[in-house]
Amino acid sequence: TRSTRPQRMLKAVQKNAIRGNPESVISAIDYFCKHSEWAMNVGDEKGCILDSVVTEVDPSTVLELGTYCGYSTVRIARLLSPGTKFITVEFNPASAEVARKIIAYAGLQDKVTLVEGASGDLIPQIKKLYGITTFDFIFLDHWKDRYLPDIKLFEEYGLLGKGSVLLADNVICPGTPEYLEYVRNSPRYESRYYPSHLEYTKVEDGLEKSLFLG
Ligand SMILES: O=C(NC/C=C/[C@H]1O[C@@H](n2ccc(=O)cc2)[C@H](O)[C@@H]1O)c1cc([N+](=O)[O-])cc(O)c1O
Ligand SMILES: [Mg+2]
Repeated sequence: TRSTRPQRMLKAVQKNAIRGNPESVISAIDYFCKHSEWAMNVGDEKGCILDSVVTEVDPSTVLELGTYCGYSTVRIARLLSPGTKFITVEFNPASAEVARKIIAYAGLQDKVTLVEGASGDLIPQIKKLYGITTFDFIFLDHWKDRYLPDIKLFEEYGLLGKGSVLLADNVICPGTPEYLEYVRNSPRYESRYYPSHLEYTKVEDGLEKSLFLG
């Protein structure tokens, strides 16, 4: 049967990247998406903004919702200090399998815990399962209608501390209007929009960074 896009992306990484070299894995995926097949990775332009926020926060605990093929997982993991706890959540088993292989190809498998399941099911259990009290940095890049319910779960289960930073992809395209309205109007967050473009295109998109004030 025909391969899937994630499988073809993995093949491109195995063919064009250097094992153990995260930068080459990132470049190989971006090249594949620009010259072979578009895919919904955060991409190089928004990826640089992601890098700068991760570097600025220098988190001890990280959560990513929406691993997909592991592109942003590799971008984040390559910047983390040793001992950082990094959990990434993927719902689709086939995507999770590709992501595990891409993360391992980059040599970052020891820095990342990939959990298969739905964010709504997992968030209430994170403290118990992974011994995490609060997350310093959260990257939201999963189903866009889950951003708002999930940030409310973070609040409900006490997973945010004063200074926690949430970074949300696609707040313009495909768009997350209810989430934006919430973080921009809630007195509990200080939000800032980083204008950019939809990965590998000229379409407007951007990232919203929200600081939890406690
Ligand atoms: O739809 C988009 N992203 C949805 C991502 C979904 C991913 O999150 C996982 N997940 C993990 C945990 C869950 O609880 C639910 C899903 C899903 O299994 C999938 O791997 C999207 C679309 C465009 N676009 O241009 O159309 C551009 C983007 O940058 C996007 O991120
Ligand atoms: Mg996205």
